[in-house]
Amino acid sequence: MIPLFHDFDGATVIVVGGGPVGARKARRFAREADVVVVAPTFADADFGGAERVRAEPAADPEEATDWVERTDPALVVTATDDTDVNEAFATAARDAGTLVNRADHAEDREGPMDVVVPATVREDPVVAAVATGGASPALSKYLRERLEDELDGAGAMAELTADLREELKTREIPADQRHEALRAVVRDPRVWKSLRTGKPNGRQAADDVVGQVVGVEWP
Ligand SMILES: C[C@@]1(CC(=O)O)c2cc3[nH]c(cc4nc(cc5[nH]c(cc(n2)[C@H]1CCC(=O)O)[C@@](C)(CC(=O)O)[C@@H]5CCC(=O)O)C(CC(=O)O)=C4CCC(=O)O)c(CCC(=O)O)c3CC(=O)O
Ligand SMILES: NC(=O)C1=CN([C@@H]2O[C@H](COP(=O)(O)OP(=O)(O)OC[C@H]3O[C@@H](n4cnc5c(N)ncnc54)[C@H](O)[C@@H]3O)[C@@H](O)[C@H]2O)C=CC1
Repeated sequence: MIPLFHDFDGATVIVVGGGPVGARKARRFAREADVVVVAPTFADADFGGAERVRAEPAADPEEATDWVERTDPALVVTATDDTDVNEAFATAARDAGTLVNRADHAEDREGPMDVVVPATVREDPVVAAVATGGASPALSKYLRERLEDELDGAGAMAELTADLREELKTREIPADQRHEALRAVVRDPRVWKSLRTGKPNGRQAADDVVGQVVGVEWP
């Protein structure tokens, strides 16, 4: 499988099933999308502010198609405990050319519209995702926990180097020197240490590195 990043801003996501798994998926997508959770009963869980629709669709592709046509989602997540219902929604979504996430199913994906939700570490704007091709979700979760420490400060590093990148372009520093300077900053232990401890001198440490590479007074 090849990871891609989707922007769900302004899109609708349907989650079928209101158990703990449906709630986890709803929380996940509600940070960007308008999420609709369809189920006859809802677990006492956080659904991330998603809209809950109390209904019990039958295991019938036509009924599932009605739901998909009415809500026009970018993604359908199947998370009921009834395989036939999940199957009906997966079929309806595929027929509509919509992405499907089978939460109840780890094998036999049916082409590129069948997507897996990875374990995710977010240090905005940095995002890291781990998956195991469905083999071991518990391992994805464990590796995600380990990556959380590793990525500490990465969001601030992304912002700092985005600013430097713009400034290096504005100052018309030649592209090879600009690239070298940015590579040096993202590898510099002093810059990382400042960003991780929240000290304000991260920018100063980065400026020292850039100055050494570009050989002019910086900034
Ligand atoms: C295929 C996939 C489809 C999808 O949902 O996209 C899928 C399917 C299934 N998961 C099952 C079980 C568990 N899932 C978790 C946890 C997570 N599962 C997630 C993703 C995925 N799960 C996709 C593959 C990802 C990959 O490739 O690794 C994560 C990463 C993302 C998320 O869901 O948000 C999230 C961790 C988030 C985090 O914390 O970072 C735990 C751990 C726990 O609960 O502590 C367990 C119990 C332990 C175990 O089984 O490993 C079962 C069996 C159900 C049963 O036995 O009844 C199925 C169905 C089957 O296997 O048939
Ligand atoms: N992807 C993942 O990370 C995981 C996936 N699973 C799978 O996900 C499924 C759901 O897990 P849980 O939330 O723990 O199950 P659960 O049994 O707690 O919840 C099932 C939900 O589906 C709803 N439901 C039942 N029939 C329905 C219908 N016709 N239409 C709409 N909703 C309906 C129920 O009302 C309930 O809200 C499990 O069957 C399992 O296969 C389980 C654990 C982790």
